[in-house]
Order: sequence, then structure tokens, then C-alpha cells
Amino acid sequence: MEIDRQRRKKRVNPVIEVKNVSKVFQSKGTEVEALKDINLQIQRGEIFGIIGMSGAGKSTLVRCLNYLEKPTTGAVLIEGEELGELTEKELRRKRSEISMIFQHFNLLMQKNVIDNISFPLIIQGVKKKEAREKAEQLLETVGLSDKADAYPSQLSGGQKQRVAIARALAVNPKILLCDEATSALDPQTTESILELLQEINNKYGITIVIITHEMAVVRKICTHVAIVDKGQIIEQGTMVDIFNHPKSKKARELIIGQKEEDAWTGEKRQKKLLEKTAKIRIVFSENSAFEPVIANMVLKFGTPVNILKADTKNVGGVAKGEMILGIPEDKAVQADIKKYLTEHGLELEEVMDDVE
Ligand SMILES: Nc1ncnc2c1ncn2[C@@H]1O[C@H](COP(=O)(O)OP(=O)(O)OP(=O)(O)O)[C@@H](O)[C@H]1O
Repeated sequence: MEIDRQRRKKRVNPVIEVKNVSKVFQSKGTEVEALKDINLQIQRGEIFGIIGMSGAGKSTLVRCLNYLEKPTTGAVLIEGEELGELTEKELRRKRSEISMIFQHFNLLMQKNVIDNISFPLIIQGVKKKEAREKAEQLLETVGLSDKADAYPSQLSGGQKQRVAIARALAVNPKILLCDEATSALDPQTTESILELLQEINNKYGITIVIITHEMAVVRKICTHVAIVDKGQIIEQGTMVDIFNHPKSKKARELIIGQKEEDAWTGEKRQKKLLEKTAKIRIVFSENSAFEPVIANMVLKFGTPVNILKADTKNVGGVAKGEMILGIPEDKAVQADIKKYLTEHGLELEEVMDDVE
């Protein structure tokens, strides 16, 4: 009994809890039911992805989390405090624990980087010098110390989003909401921003909620996912469970249907290369022998080879690796390459065109 009581006492609230939330918009005399009876729990430190087709209700849901949008019915609790029951002043305090970043960065174009980052602190009444010091620290965190005096128009998209992230962190938020934060960025920049978000999540323990239409983003950093369809959550759980075993047709369409579009994972590019080039598969059992042989072969023949695929597998308890090499079309060169590799102890296999 005593242990139970202590456990109950210790029970920590989810950082975000959404209970039976519905949202109805009145639009030109008609009603749009954007959210229907949403229930969601997000625990501290999670990176929670919200995915769904356009118009599904993702933005409305995320805007309900900080009461930028007030639910028509239901409750939103942040660390156990119900936002609908707070006074205006209390709500402002609570909102300052929730920062947000956007697709188009929303920086103040007339202010330089350091002033953009200091801005939320100045509004909170922090002294200018102190705000600047904090902004400088944050600029270092996001890797832009040399851009303190630059204006947003002088920055790349990725740099602008880094500034927006630094600004979001200025108020020491507990929660960071990201609304399509990488959608305007190229694949490499997207990856570096996601790494930064992951670092922030690890370093400061900030809970991150991400809306995105890019499944590669979810795969890369989300620990948990909810799929929204026509205002309802149709699946939710850990990212691994949802992505490995999508149950509904909608979830499969979203997750599997987009796989090939994940250009920055290289899948598409790799497929193209696999289609075009003459190729051989090398099977090996000793990692160490692998790279020097390939490197020496390139030196010996003076001909470039493409590594189209490199993978390792566990075959009968023995770690095995395989690599598919794209090699020149010239049959004589191909024969020489094959001979060289076999002589150096690597096992070769023919590769059929439909090899994945
Ligand atoms: N202020 C509003 N007034 C009227 N209808 C709205 C309003 N905001 C959103 N809606 C409607 O609510 C539904 C959900 O919109 P929401 O923007 O949340 O979807 P979404 O999943 O974020 O879409 P997208 O991925 O295209 O941004 C849509 O039908 C939209 O037209």
C-alpha cells in the first residue's frame, strides 16, 4: 500500500497531454471540423512527429498545444496544468515555456542576428547586456558565432533556421514546436538542422514536436509518431513500430509511398546508378581486407569504380559483408578487375539487373 502510494505520488505528468480535443472553424457560414476528439500524450525528452496529408489538421493540432488556437472542446495540459483554466497572465508565462520554429524562419529582417536572438529576452524585460551575452552563447550553440552582426538577408536558409533555433532557445523553453522547419531547405541542410535539433534535445532535454511531410525527417530523428487523418489520430506509437508496421492504408500510403522520394537518403540516386552500370557483387568475411583491396585496384587499373551499395549481414552467425561495384563497360577491363579481386581473396558473384 505504502509503495503504491509513493509510486502514485512520484508519477510525473506527461509534458504535453491532449484530452478529447476538437476544433471547429467557422468559415463563410460553414463549419470545418479540423480536429475530432484528439487524445495524445507526449513524455519529456521525446521527439514527437506529427504526420498526415495536407489539410489533415496537423498545424491546427500543434497550434492548440500553445493555445495559439483554442480548442472548441477538450483540454490541453502542459506539465499537468490545463491551459484553458489559466488566467491571461498565467497563460503568457506558460507559453514562454513553449517555443516555435517555422518553415520560413520568421526572423525580423530589420534586425541583425544578435538582436533577433535577444529580442524575446528584451520583451521579457531582461537587460540588454545580459540578453546579448545569452544570445552570443546561443549563437555558439548553433554554430554561427561569426554571424552576430549579419542581417537575415545575408544568410542562407540553413543559417536563418539556425538563428531561429537560437532565438527559440533564448527563453529556455521546455518544449520546441517545429512546423515544417526543414521543408524549405535542401537535403544536406535539412540533415544538419536535424542533427542540431537532436543535439538540443540531448543537451537540454527539450521535448520536440515536429510537423513534417518528409518521412525521412521522421525516420531520422523522431522517437514517437502520430498520424493525423481528417482531423483524427489514426495511429500513434514509437517511430520504429509505426514505420515498420503501419496498420492502416493511409499510414502505409504516407510511409511506404514516400520512401522513394527520400532523395537525401540517397535511395533514389542509388537505384538509378544500379540500373545503369555494369556491376559485380563482392562478398567478404573480413572487413579489414576490404577497403585496401578496392583502393589498390583503383590505383592499379587507373579506372574509377562506383560503390553502389555496401552492406553487412549476419550469415549463419558469421559476419559477412557485401558490396556492389559499378565497373566500366569494357569487357576486358571487367575481366581484369574480376581476376584481381579474386586473386586478393574476395568472393565475387554475378549481379542480375533486378538486384536491390
Ligand atoms: N482559420 C481557419 N479557418 C477555417 N478553416 C481552417 C482554419 N485553419 C485551418 N482550417 C481548416 O482546417 C483543416 C486543417 O487545417 P490544417 O492547417 O491544420 O491542416 P494541415 O494538416 O496542417 O495541412 P498542411 O499540411 O497543408 O499545412 C483544413 O481543412 C483547413 O482548411
